Amino acid sequence: MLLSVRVASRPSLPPAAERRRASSTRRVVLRSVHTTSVDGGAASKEKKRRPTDDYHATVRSLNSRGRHVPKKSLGQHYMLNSSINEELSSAADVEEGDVVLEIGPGTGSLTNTLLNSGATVVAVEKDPRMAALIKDRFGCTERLKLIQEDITKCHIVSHLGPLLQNQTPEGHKQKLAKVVANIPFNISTEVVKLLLPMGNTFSIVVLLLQDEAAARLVDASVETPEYRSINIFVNFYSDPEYKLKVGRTNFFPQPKFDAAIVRFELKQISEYPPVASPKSFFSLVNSAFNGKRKMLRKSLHHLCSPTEIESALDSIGLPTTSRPSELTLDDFVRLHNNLVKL
Ligand SMILES: C[S@@+](CC[C@H](N)C(=O)[O-])C[C@H]1O[C@@H](n2cnc3c(N)ncnc32)[C@H](O)[C@@H]1O
Repeated sequence: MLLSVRVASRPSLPPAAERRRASSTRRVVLRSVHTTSVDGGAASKEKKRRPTDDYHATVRSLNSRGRHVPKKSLGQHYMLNSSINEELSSAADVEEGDVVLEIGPGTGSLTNTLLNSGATVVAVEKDPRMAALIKDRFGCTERLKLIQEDITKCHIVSHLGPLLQNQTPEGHKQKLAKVVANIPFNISTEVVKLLLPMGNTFSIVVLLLQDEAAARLVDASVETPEYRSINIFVNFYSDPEYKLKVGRTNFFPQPKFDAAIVRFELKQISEYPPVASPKSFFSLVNSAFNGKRKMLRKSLHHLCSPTEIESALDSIGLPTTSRPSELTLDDFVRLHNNLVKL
């Protein structure tokens, strides 16, 4: 079932009277979160749970240090509804002692929820103004590591590695981190491609994505117009699940599209489909989908001769006239493995 949580729309930073009206028209489903204690020595110092952010807190944050006009180029649509932050956190089963990567903390409303859940948060923020805001807000919090960087250029593992080692009792298998983030829509494909192959670092990735893109990533299946190479990629590296639709009125400023929470449970390397090299596998898949309507014997002719492709298709029980949109992940794996034997 899809749930939509709605709040009144806000085209721009509103005057106080309008803000009051907005908050009274909001329909908010609040869940209780139990968190208090934190890691090791820091625990006793940080027992207090911070109040969750609401519409007012977000607008107040943006107005602090002068007015922060949200930047379109950075996809800055801030969350106004703390219940959505709770949904994001619980979709990743965040619990005390977890190490969580948050991409784009912005005003810190989701950061706050994650810290309240007892997690240690590594927050990567590209905008120096928002990084400064986070520093002001959580300055003395030991469980927050703020990195002012572009996530697409960030060496994530070097920041998370030492924290994961600290969280893992000696003699135990190293605990994996999680990702929970409300990311800019314009970098979502890049972020998905960056994170999903990181099954040796992350166990669960929960992202707030544009709703249509979320549905395409999770639901697109063979022989539908939405079926693309990214679906093969997503299913190769993870088990994706569409969790919850989030109406656009939950953000400030309001984006043009609704959003959705998607959970990706990452596969461990040993669980990947058996291909000799993921690089050569995805090179084949991408070439196949570049000529989406073409038969594979044509679109893959730069890799093998049409006769070799026809015979590989035939030997795995597929018609020699197959097109990429007719092949499942498993079919592509068998086709690839058959062709690399040649
Ligand atoms: C959609 S807003 C979400 C803000 C906040 N997490 C919230 O839920 O209100 C996206 C955030 O990502 C930051 N951002 C944009 N591009 C980024 C990048 N390449 N790397 C890291 N942060 C980025 C923006 O500055 C902004 O703070």
